[in-house]
Amino acid sequence: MLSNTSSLEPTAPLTQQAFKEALMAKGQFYHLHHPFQQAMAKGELSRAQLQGWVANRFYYQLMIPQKDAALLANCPDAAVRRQWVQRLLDHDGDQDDEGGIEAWIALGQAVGLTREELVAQEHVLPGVRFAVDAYLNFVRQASWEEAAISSLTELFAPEAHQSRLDTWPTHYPWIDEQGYRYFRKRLSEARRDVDHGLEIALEVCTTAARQARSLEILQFKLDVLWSMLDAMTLAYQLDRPPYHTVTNKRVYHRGLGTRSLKGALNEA
Ligand SMILES: O=C(O)c1cc(C(=O)O)c2c(n1)C(=O)C(=O)c1cc(C(=O)O)[nH]c1-2
Repeated sequence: MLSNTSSLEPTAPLTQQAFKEALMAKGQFYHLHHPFQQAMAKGELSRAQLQGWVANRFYYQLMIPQKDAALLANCPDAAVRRQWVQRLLDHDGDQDDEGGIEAWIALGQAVGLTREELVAQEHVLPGVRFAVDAYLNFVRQASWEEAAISSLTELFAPEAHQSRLDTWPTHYPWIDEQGYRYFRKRLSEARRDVDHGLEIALEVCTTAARQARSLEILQFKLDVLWSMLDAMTLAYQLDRPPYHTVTNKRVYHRGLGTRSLKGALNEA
């Protein structure tokens, strides 16, 4: 029954300040609070578990610039593109900067992985791949504004990077100092990115419906990050990697992206 007409009246939007606070409140679900990252910060991870995290997170690092390129492709506003393109360079590098992907490889080497095994993606668990791909596919299909909002988990990332810089040298003294380049680099980059991302969110989300949608998008992104760590927990903490009942070999696929398809076709 639609007798209660008040339910048909549009809800008033939150003020900009209240909306910003609602976005910030989502920080309670950030992956910093996942048991895997909590164990990491307490120094409870073994070398193999830490290597597993670095190797799996590398897939996220690889997809971030592809995700940003997809956003750029969907954005008709040159002024936004001019600012956003910096994110691509942050990860891919340019003449003056090695870039985040290269810095993450240095982190991998600092924890005892080789460049080759990182690049081959041989450790990337299917659950991690699916979660990261869901993010990339969302951005490909969403409007550029929605895509920008999905990057807002970065609001909470500097705390995660800082926590690693603060706790790892004490707990994991065997990690080479060169490994910390990535986290240091991201501290300032992430702060700049969220200023821009927030600016877009506040400008676009002027109705209650848009604000509600944004909070859903942010939750989706939090789910991506949390699910990645769930997959790592199963594999590295609970010793239940995929197919563990059948084999102790890594039989899972290495990604069915177009690049590997082209590679396979070229070989034929
Ligand atoms: O280590 C972390 O906890 C963490 C989290 C996130 C995030 O919240 O998505 C990013 C990063 N790091 C990061 O380094 C990074 O470059 C980055 C880009 C993005 C994005 O969604 O565009 N998130 C993140």
